[in-house]
Amino acid sequence: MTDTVAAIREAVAAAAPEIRSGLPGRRETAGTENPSGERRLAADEYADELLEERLGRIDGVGAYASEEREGVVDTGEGCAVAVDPLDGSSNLQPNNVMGTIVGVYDAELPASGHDLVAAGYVLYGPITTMAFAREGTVTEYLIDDGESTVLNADVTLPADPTVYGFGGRVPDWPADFAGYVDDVESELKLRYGGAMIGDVNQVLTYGGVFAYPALQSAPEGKLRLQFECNPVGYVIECAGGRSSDGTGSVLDVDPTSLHQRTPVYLGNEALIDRLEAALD
Ligand SMILES: O=P(O)(O)OC[C@H]1O[C@](O)(COP(=O)(O)O)[C@@H](O)[C@@H]1O
Ligand SMILES: [Mg+2]
Ligand SMILES: [Mg+2]
Repeated sequence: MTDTVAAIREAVAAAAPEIRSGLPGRRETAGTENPSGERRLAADEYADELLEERLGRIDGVGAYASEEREGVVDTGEGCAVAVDPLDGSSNLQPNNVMGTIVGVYDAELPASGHDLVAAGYVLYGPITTMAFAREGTVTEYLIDDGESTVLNADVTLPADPTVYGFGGRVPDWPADFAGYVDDVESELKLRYGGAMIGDVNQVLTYGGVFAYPALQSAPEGKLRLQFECNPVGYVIECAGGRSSDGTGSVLDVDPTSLHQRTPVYLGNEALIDRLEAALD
């Protein structure tokens, strides 16, 4: 498993510059919808196909699933990888940040967050970086010129948090969540860019809280458990923070279907504790 996890990390890092360089010509819609009913861009399809090919051929990877396809692809014997090939792809038109998320589950999908053996993400910002968590440690890499270089071998959330970013329209926030926002916005600075990975990486860097909350119109929120919430929750927990679905760790959420959504709250422990108390 150790070698398989290393091979998965290396394959995602190796695919990142290709995904990035494939973006300029793929900003138009593909004319299709993903299983969550969202419009796909040509770039979403491109990144999904590239990652299926690269991850599916690794010895020890037995299943590939992604936000962009209905079912699980059988790729042999071994662990299951669940991928959000391009996170925040609506940021491609305005040329803003995006990411790629990967979760490595030692179980059949849909799986519990407790079945994750590793998870990580690539951030396509002004530079390309990767955060990868395994065995309780998060490592940050710079991906440049086809090479991964370790920037920080033990990433932890800063103790003194400074930023927050919350998704969903403000009038759609439930009253208890809106009350929590009133509370934290007097202490923290708003940083919201509309790509989970960009917003979460600010929290990982500066400390704070990210949420895509339960909405009045969508009690399950927007983000997907297998492809987004579990893997990113795992990274944040390995970095010393907390994840929550509003009641407890997002890793505790019962997996019921591949594309299920869940509210998600991520960040410094004290801020998530306060959030859960506010939602009680
Ligand atoms: O546009 P909104 O409602 O703020 O939603 C933004 C959220 O949706 C997402 O873009 C969904 O991810 P995808 O782009 O992978 O579908 C998240 O990255 C982000 O946190
Ligand atoms: Mg996403
Ligand atoms: Mg996506």
